[in-house]
Amino acid sequence: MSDILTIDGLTKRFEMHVIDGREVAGLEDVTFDVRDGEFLAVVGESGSGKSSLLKCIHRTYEPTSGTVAYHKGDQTVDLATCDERTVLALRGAEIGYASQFLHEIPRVPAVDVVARPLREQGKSPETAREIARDLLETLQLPEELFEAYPATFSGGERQRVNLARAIAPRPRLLLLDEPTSALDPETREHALDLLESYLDSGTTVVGVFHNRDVVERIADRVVEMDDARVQRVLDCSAYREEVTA
Ligand SMILES: Nc1ncnc2c1ncn2[C@@H]1O[C@H](COP(=O)(O)OP(=O)(O)OP(=O)(O)O)[C@@H](O)[C@H]1O
Repeated sequence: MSDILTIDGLTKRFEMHVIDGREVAGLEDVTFDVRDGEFLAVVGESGSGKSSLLKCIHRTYEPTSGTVAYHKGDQTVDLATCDERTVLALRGAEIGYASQFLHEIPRVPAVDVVARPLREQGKSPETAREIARDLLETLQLPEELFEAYPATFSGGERQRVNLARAIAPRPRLLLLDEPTSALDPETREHALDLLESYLDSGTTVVGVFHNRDVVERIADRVVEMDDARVQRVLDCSAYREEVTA
């Protein structure tokens, strides 16, 4: 299997002006590969750097140093240093990201929040809305909420809209930060089934999860983080053995 990402020496430090310019380590010298088509789960204690890792790959955060080589065919782009225009083009077409919480767009109904990235891909309004409705239905959002504004939704309802929006354009690389944390067990199962079907069609997922059952169920490999560093990269079988031991 080839790699979609080669992450090497990735470091992110935050300068904290409110504490006399002291630096806080978000990531320190993080190195690992992501294989094409795999589901890679990122686990670790709170504050260990999981979200910072996803944000550096997505370039929401500009890394302090290191490389994030994104491979496609014989082309490679360093997401850590490439220009903004390249980042934006890749985000639109190939790299999706769902943060833990939906930052909803005011006065846009849920179905249009999900349809928007599909419209940006050039799909007609009807097709985009149809795909959006299908996804929201699969994620069991009550149909009467499809045309409502997510601002009034519960945490779990918003999370479904957020996940649907990220996966709708079928990105080649999907970055998910705790995408199922607010879902009840049944809805979570539907969300995981949906993610699995995306994996089958070739999407690579790097996802942060706290829930061990979810990791056991869906991950091919697990990156364990601690104190801004990668401690280990485990195959799912080794992870399962440790969890059940
Ligand atoms: N924008 C920021 N400014 C300053 N410090 C930050 C920022 N983002 C993250 N950090 C710091 O970087 C470290 C790693 O944070 P990060 O959010 O990546 O951890 P995490 O493993 O995702 O935690 P959690 O599981 O609680 O979401 C923490 O010490 C955090 O305070």
